[in-house]
Amino acid sequence: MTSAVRPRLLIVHQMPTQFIRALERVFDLDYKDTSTRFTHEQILSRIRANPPDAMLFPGQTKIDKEILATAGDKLKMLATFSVGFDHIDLKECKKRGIAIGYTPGVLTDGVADLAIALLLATSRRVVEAMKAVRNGQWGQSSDIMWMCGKPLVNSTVGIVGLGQIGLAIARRLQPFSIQRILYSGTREKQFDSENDKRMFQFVEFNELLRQSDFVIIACALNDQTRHMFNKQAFEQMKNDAIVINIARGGIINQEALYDALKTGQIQAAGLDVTTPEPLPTDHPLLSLENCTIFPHIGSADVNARHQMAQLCVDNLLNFFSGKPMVHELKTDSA
Ligand SMILES: O=C(O)C(=O)CO
Repeated sequence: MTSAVRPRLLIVHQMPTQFIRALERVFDLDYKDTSTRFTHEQILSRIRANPPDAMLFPGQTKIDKEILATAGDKLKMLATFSVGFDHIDLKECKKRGIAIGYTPGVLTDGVADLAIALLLATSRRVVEAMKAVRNGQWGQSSDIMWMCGKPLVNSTVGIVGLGQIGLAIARRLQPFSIQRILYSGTREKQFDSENDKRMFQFVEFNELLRQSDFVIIACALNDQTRHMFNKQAFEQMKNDAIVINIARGGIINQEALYDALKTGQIQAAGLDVTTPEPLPTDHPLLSLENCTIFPHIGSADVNARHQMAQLCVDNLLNFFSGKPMVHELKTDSA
């Protein structure tokens, strides 16, 4: 550090001690070791009380104009504990010259594993089956089709957004003997192996909807993808299609999803992400047996979270010692 004054770092979530120790060697920390989530108002008042030079926060913390204006010119850097960045007002950061560090790569496997867990839980009705055990329904039905789900074998899987995470999901699905993978997105990928060339097919979004048995949403949320899954989209899907969302809640219009699930327009949905998060416990989607909802636990595996924390620490330390961050988010396109 060139200056004797230690930069002030506001940390908005709880982290394992070793990461806090690494940060407090360099930063003057504003950190509360509590698992209680801070509200927007509480974050604002912490900023007012002690304007930070940098902030470290999870993907659930909205970094909007109000937060940035309250922090003012002192704020130089944001370290988000996430690969997604739709919670940050990028335009405002660009205007204010605030640098942003984020955590791509290290949570790919964790999110892809979770996508498979969610897909199987949804298609094989795992949550409903567990409920049946608990409430004494096990053994009550003589129907040989009781608790039957939809098989993956020979199915067509559509992946919306074949980035790192989408591809990791696709790789995990191949051993389930699926027939082919359709994908849509901004550009076609080049595959080297003959096997991949046969397996992967780049198609228009509407074509993907029409042909897929399982549709997995793995794209970023932006102006092009917001509410991409609306009434018209669900109407194009097969009636026994299953949609899985591990990306961002805003990509789905939830009213349209509710209608599609209620009326049998599609068979089922599995969501790791919703709008809002957390989803209120009286939300209509929670009343549907054919909607499996997880509390945004995509990256919640110990390795992923530790590596994300380490990346945040490294991004912060590098930035404040004048080195390039390990992963800096470019705000040029904002
Ligand atoms: O890091 C993120 O952006 C996530 O949503 C992980 O699930």
